Amino acid sequence: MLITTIIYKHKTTQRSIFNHKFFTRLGFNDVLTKCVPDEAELIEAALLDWADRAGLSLVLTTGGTGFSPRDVTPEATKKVIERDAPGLSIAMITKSLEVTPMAMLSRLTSGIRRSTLIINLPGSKKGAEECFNFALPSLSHALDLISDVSSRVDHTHNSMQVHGGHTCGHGKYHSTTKTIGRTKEDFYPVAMRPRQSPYPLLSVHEALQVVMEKIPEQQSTELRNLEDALDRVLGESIIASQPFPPFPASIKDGYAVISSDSSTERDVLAPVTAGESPQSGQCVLIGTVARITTGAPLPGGADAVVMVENTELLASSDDGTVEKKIKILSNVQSGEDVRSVGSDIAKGETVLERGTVLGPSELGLAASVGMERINVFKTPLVAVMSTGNEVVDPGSNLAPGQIYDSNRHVLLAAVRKNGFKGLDIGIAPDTREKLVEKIAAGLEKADVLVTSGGVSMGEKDLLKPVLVKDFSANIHFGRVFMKPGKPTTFATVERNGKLKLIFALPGNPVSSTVTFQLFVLPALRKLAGHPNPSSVTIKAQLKSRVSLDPRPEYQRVVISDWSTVPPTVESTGLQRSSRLLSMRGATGLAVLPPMDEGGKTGMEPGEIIDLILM
Ligand SMILES: Nc1nc2c(c(=O)[nH]1)N[C@H]1C(S)=C(S)[C@@H](COP(=O)(O)OP(=O)(O)OC[C@H]3O[C@@H](n4cnc5c(N)ncnc54)[C@H](O)[C@@H]3O)O[C@H]1N2
Ligand code: MOO
Ligand SMILES: [Mg+2]
Repeated sequence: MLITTIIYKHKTTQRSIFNHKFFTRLGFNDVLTKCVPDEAELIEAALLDWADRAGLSLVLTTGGTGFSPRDVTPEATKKVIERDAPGLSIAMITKSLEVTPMAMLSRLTSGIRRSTLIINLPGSKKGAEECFNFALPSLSHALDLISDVSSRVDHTHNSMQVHGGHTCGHGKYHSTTKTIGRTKEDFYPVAMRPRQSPYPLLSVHEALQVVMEKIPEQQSTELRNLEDALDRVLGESIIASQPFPPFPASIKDGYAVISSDSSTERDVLAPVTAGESPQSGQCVLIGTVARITTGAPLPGGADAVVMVENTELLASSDDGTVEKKIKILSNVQSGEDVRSVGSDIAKGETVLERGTVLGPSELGLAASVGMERINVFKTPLVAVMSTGNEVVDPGSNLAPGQIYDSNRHVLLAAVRKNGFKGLDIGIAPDTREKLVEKIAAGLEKADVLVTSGGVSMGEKDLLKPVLVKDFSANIHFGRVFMKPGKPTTFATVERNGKLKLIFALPGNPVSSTVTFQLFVLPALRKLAGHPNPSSVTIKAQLKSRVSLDPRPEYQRVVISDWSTVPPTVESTGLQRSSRLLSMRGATGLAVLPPMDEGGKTGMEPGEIIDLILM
């Protein structure tokens, strides 16, 4: 892509920012400059030449935009452009007004001629630089639209779809040569980074909603043996194909009897024990009973069972080993101590609904209706990666400036503890090349990629630009109004025909742990088919006063007293996002409102808060 600057009158401007090196660093592959006298015809001719003959993508003019009679650049520009682009001029003038009221005397004009974007900038070095910076965040997308690069346009639109329509803001410039291994200056020079994050601040609720909406309702299932299905979620309802019990069964050890039989003495027939079927043709008749054990099938003729404790032995065999006659001591009701066919589980009854979490009893139920293998939702594979030049594996010697990587261990353990599969993809230093390599490896295998670090405003915080530029990822949000965890980022990317989720969590150890709990876990649960993927929240009361932060805060607490209603929670101490000790032993996250709500600066002992259980 070629860019042109018409340097009008002021050579100093050219020396400041409009030089070849500056634009090639932004990814433009050539730059032309020209000085034109302040004659409207000459300016118009130069614009036409570069737009129509040379087919340049972007023409910037500097100077000639004020009120003096010789300021004719806007007039020349208006003659050339086919379509007005007033938004660019309005943005530049509005933002300039914050710097100087003189900006109201600016007549900057912007517009499109065929596939060329023409933008007027002021003549002063400072003004031109400032205005160019104001236009910069939208420039890449504007050029994509003008040149109809549909894939990039779609991508940017997707990135903008979250609340407020901000662009990804990293000034994504077209580059024909791939530059690898540099810092954020790959994306834009550090001096030109946005001084405010271009990502809108979403509330935790909004951000969670965005995450959950991206996860399809239907997940794939797989067949598992019962012993491999613990804690999985059932993918298909289980219906009893047989009644249970399949035969009328005794509930007691005793005698199968006819309830209406009033004989005082009964002859004892051959026994029926569990696991046997009654001897063929054996039938209980008036004046007889059959010995029976718990769980054994009731012999024909009998309609009730009398437990052995309610009988008296009247006669036994000559050697005294076999019962011959008994007397029944209790009143007997029909059906007493008998489980009728299907009385525990009827044939055709749904014993387990799709979406049931399979605990021990649920697995037992599946077994009781004869299932050997059952359909369960697949468990997502979660790749976990740390980023940062400073982080090294525990066990290595620390060089100056280095620290041990704790995030990867927390996150992998949290993934596995909650029943999901974790894939350790190690540490990526803060270079574009290494990040691309590791992220690609993670996305290749895993359904979900969780990274920590590199998502805030620093020059080495490369995650967002790498995701956008190298993976065409859609960043759905890049900031959340919460403490800790403000730069939490969520993106999706298509890989091998599947939608992969990317959670780029903040590097501070507490921030990544808390945001994993709030955003990643519910997402993983939904992916694994859980019907209620949200975290469990209960009410609790504060033991001590807490100060409120301007952001809603998720304070780590322990339940110090279960006997109060609701239970009482106590802070785990200093809540700084780097202090992992504040997570030690924490039973939950106390959700504290932001400070400015109702002018409150703190909450008092006994006040009620929501507590997210961990
Ligand atoms: N100018 C601004 N600076 C910062 C902002 C801001 O809004 N404007 N936000 C702050 C907040 S809030 C957070 S949280 C952090 C998030 O930073 P990053 O996600 O970019 O993470 P890093 O810069 O890479 O690291 C931050 C911190 O965490 C340590 N870290 C990183 N990885 C690990 C690991 N695997 N194990 C242990 N510790 C780790 C790292 O050494 C840093 O100390 O940004 C603020 N800045
Ligand atoms: O939000 Mo950051 O996570 O405060 O430290
Ligand atoms: Mg950072």
